[in-house]
Amino acid sequence: MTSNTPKFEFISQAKLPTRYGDFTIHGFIDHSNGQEHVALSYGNWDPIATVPIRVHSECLTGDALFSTRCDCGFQLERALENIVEHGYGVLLYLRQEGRGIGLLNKIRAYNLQDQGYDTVEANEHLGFDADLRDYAICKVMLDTLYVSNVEIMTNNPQKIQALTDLGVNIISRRPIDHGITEDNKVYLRTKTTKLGHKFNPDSLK
Ligand SMILES: Nc1nc2c(ncn2[C@@H]2O[C@H](COP(=O)(O)OP(=O)(O)OP(=O)(O)O)[C@@H](O)[C@H]2O)c(=O)[nH]1
Ligand SMILES: [Zn+2]
Repeated sequence: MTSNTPKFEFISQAKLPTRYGDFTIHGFIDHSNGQEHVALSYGNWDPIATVPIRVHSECLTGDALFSTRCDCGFQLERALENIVEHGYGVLLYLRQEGRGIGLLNKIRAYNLQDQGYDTVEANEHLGFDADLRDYAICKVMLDTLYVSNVEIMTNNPQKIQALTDLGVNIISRRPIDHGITEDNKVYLRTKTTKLGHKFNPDSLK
């Protein structure tokens, strides 16, 4: 990376038909660490429109391997459905597995959770903060796609704060509390009490 190379760069885009609808996939690179991230866009919008977006952090186990230990796969599906139902929207898929600690450390953290630690304690026991994610590339992705105003699908106020600090204009929040299972209730309760996520407590009883 030379001093003139931008930290984040758009590389290419292509059609991506999916089970939910016909999206376009846009590939980006973070030159500071070589990480590759993607955005999926659906439909067309005016640059001043409020565009529904989901900022989704990679979860191999939930997104691709059908795990019910977390709610990620359910949220991913619901976000794509919501976007198609709305007629346009964007999914930013960030490759920050395990809230930024990586896949193998997430498996270590799951191992500790199998022994009784909660999701935050497990991270701390491994020497990590509870959440190491960085959302900086989101602003570049949204600018590249001519998205200036967003409705964000999330239950996580910290994500909203981080995006706001980056200059993303968040007009509204749409809750995305789908995918509560007997396997993930305790995890979701911990996210509510320790990480500030907004879940209806009745749904987690
Ligand atoms: N370290 C760690 N990461 C986890 C664990 N369970 C899920 N993850 C990761 O957490 C990330 C998703 O974060 P969540 O806290 O579920 O949700 P969020 O993206 O902050 O908030 P929402 O927008 O409301 O979904 C993904 O990268 C998952 O791989 C866990 O027990 N430990
Ligand atoms: Zn997950």
